[in-house]
Amino acid sequence: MDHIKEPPGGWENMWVEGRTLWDLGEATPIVVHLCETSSLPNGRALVPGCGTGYDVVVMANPDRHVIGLELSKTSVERSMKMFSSLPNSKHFSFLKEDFFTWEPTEKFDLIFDYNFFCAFEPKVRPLWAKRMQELLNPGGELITLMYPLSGGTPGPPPYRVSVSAYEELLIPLEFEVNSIVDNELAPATRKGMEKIGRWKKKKSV
Ligand SMILES: C[S@@+](CC[C@H](N)C(=O)[O-])C[C@H]1O[C@@H](n2cnc3c(N)ncnc32)[C@H](O)[C@@H]1O
Repeated sequence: MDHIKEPPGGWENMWVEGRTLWDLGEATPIVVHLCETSSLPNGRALVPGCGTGYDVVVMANPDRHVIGLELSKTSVERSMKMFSSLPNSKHFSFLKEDFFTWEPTEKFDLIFDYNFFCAFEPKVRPLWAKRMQELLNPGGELITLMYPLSGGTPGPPPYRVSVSAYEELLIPLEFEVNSIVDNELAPATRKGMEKIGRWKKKKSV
């Protein structure tokens, strides 16, 4: 979307130039743990701003089809090249789409956000929340790995986040909090700066 500010040079250039310092180079440990303990909803899952998409791949199985959404064409092509021959590849796909304008044919049972909310200026956050509400099925779950709760910068990305910022956006939009806890499995450089929030979109209002 034209009025949403991108980081200097734009996201596509960051991928072209390999300026992707946020990339862990592997699936996010807490996501691996949630998969291994069967703690995620099945059905249709979405990872907006998925980057390389390690989390997309680890979450995908015969009971859960995962879509990794990316604005960057370079990132999507790279992910398809990296992962398309994996045994579970028919259970995930990477799409080059803008989260803020994309109109999928079906809604989702699970949306996972890591390093995406913090990628936008605070004034964009109400639009982020509206899209989450629109894209989830009633009873669906939004998982927000909230980062950076401290440190970070006032801008450019990552923009610092707070639990209350999420609550103020999501609670008026039919979401209820299932849990908000420290991420004990945060990567070493992000320890103490992350919480995992699990939000349910109410079945009816
Ligand atoms: C900070 S990175 C995080 C990537 C990934 N979630 C991770 O943690 O490794 C944010 C990503 O969102 C993508 N992005 C930015 N705006 C987007 C939009 N409107 N729709 C889809 N993806 C977007 C960028 O290209 C970038 O790869």
